[in-house]
This record gives sequence, structure tokens and C-alpha cells, in this order.
Amino acid sequence: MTGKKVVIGGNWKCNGTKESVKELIETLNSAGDFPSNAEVVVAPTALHLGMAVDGLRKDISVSVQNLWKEPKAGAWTGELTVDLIKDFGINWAILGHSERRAYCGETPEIVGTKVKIALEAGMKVMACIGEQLSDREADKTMDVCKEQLDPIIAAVPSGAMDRVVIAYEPVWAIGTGVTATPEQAQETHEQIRAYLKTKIGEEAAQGVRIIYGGSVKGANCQELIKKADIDGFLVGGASLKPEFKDIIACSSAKSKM
Ligand SMILES: O=C(CO)COP(=O)(O)O
Repeated sequence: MTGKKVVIGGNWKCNGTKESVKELIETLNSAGDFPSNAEVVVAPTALHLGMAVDGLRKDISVSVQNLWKEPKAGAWTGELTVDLIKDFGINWAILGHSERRAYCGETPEIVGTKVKIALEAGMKVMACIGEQLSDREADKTMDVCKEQLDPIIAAVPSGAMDRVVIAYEPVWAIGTGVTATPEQAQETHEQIRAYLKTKIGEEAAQGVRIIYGGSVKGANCQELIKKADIDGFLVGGASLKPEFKDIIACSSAKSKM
């Protein structure tokens, strides 16, 4: 049995109405006890953060989906700085999501800067990495992951690695219904952990939670979570549905390993 908690993240992306978010909060609040080894985090849109912070049961943490690359509030129209986020009682950030890399011009260096800002402010981070289909086909999966990982690892202040979760999300599996097979996901997670070992040492690398994202559902989470280097999930579409409860529940399989 590993001592690590299983991270189950729900990335709501740019979805939700006041009504649907209210319903989702009620569904999660009435979901019964979660496995004791599950760490559940949901990331609503910026507009719905307040509803989630006020409305969700206290064993569900709330995350932002992004934050600004400067630490202090000020003249940054349209942005959220880490001091405002923390003031709201929010301690988690998803950073470097592939959609932000692809559509908002976030380079590996910008992601590194944001990781540093969040960690220096005491927050926990789900730092996302992952290759495109063309990278995988060209056998470049780990080259891309390393390029994205390097600035993230370099950004971690001393002693803060336990607040970093690496979310491996192959872009070809996001929102497509095509999940990486448990074997494919395990293979890359294992390679990511091996690379982390070369950077931060064996013990620290073993402690890092590496979670998988890309078309995770109630129907496939059981097989994925059994894999040795899969320490949880970052869920998109299915996190907006009642089946998110089933994905949380599968954490218990890890406590038996
Ligand atoms: O991008 C994701 C989570 O951050 C995954 O999204 P889907 O679960 O909808 O494929």
C-alpha cells in the first residue's frame, strides 16, 4: 500500500450555468463518504469559484484553472493574481493545461513562472504536460514531456515538491473519447517518474503524484487506477456528470495495492 493520497481532479473548463453548477455542487455534497485516501479537487470557471467555495462540502477542495504570471494584484485587466485567489480561500491551481498552451500562447517558460508563483504563495499545483498525436507517432512523447517538465521542476522552491502533482494528459486523448490504454498511460507515467528521479532523486520522485487525464470515465477508471504509477486523474467532461462520484470511489482500489 502506498502512503500517497490519490488525487481526483475535476476540470470543469469553460462550462456551467448558475443552475447546472448548483446541481453539480448538490450532487457532490450528497455523494456519501469518499475513500479516505482520495484527495478531491474541482476547478470551476472563474465565475463559479465563489459558488464552489461557499457551497461545496469541506472535503472537496477548489482550484483555479489558471493564474496570472505576476504575483500581486494590480493593473492586469481580465486576470486573477495569486494573492486574490488565496484571499478567496483557494489553495489549488491547474497550470499549463494543453488548452492554455495551444490557445493562449502559454510557453513552457510561462508555465514554469506560474508554477513558481503558486508554490511560493503556498498553493498546491496540478502541472499539466502531454504530447500531441503527431509527437507520439514520431516517437517523441518523452521529448515533449521533458521539455514541458524541465521549467516546472526548475520552478519548484526547496521543500515544495510535495505540493506538485504532475498531470499527464496526452492531447490526443482529451475530449476525444479515446483514452490512453492503461498500458500506454502506465508506460509514460513510469518514464516520467524515471526522468523525475534523475532530476530530484529517487525518494522525492517516488513521492510525486502523477495523475492521468484524457477521456477518463466511470467505465475506465478502475483499470487505469490499478497501474503502479497512476496516482489519480484529472477529469474533464465526466467531472460535470454524476459519474464523477464513481471516479472518486475508484481511489479505494489504490489503498489495497
Ligand atoms: O483535459 C482534461 C482534463 O484537464 C481531460 O478532458 P476530458 O476528460 O474531457 O478528456
